[in-house]
Amino acid sequence: MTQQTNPAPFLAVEGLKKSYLTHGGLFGRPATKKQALAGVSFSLGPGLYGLLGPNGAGKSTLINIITGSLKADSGTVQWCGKSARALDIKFRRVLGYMPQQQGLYDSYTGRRFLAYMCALKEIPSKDVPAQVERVAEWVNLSGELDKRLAAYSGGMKQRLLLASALLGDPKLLILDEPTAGLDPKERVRLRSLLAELAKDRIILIATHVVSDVETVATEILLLKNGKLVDQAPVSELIAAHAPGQNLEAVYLSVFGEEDGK
Ligand SMILES: Nc1ncnc2c1ncn2[C@@H]1O[C@H](COP(=O)(O)OP(=O)(O)OP(=O)(O)O)[C@@H](O)[C@H]1O
Repeated sequence: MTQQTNPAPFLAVEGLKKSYLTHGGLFGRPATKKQALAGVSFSLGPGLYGLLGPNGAGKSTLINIITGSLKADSGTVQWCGKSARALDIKFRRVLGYMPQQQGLYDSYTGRRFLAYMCALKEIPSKDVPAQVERVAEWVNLSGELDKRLAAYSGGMKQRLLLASALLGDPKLLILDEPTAGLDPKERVRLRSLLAELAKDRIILIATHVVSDVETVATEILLLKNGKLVDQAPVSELIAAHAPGQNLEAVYLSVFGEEDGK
């Protein structure tokens, strides 16, 4: 009999397409469609990945489809060889997601907020106190957990949202602009934490801030007008698109003044 082992985390996206109806055909005018994703395919193993693209490139659409909050017109998302949709709650348990913006209840303390998020993630109540302490330690908020969120700075709120995404030890972590509002010291700290966490999980970071991913990314995915134009380690992208320069120069060379909106 073959022995069962835990497979390495593996995310495969195949042929994702998504269009939005932009005008509703009012007064007999035909509805127009905006294609946000035009057939996107890639696969990711353990590591840290930067998803770079200008405004309107399709990053949020792609993330929303992977996290299951938006349905693709066609294409598939697979986790370790199985359809994410079919896995349903099993997939949601391996997924940690930090959205760009999220309302926080100012009257909650950090501890209460994280306990509430544990309940939403159906983490058994006996595990909640230890989970809360662990993720708070990761983001350097252990000493602030009993303060009300009204007293948190923007950077502390951002770190709390990251802590919340880390509850349940997800093997797939998706972060949308995670360093927004962080000061330079916090950015550096977050970068090294994510690099450490990426050793045995997949971390996908959508960002405009090239320096957030330049030194720590396993690979960068470049998204332009709903199409994946390249996926490669930083050094290969530099060699291909901006020899002798840096990732910022790659970004400018590939996207120029592009704004897909
Ligand atoms: N709900 C919607 N209805 C109509 N069009 C939409 C909708 N959401 C996104 N779009 C359009 O789809 C395209 C991709 O948008 P998306 O938000 O995925 O890009 P993005 O790369 O995340 O941009 P940003 O960096 O500004 O967040 C854009 O042209 C956008 O205007």
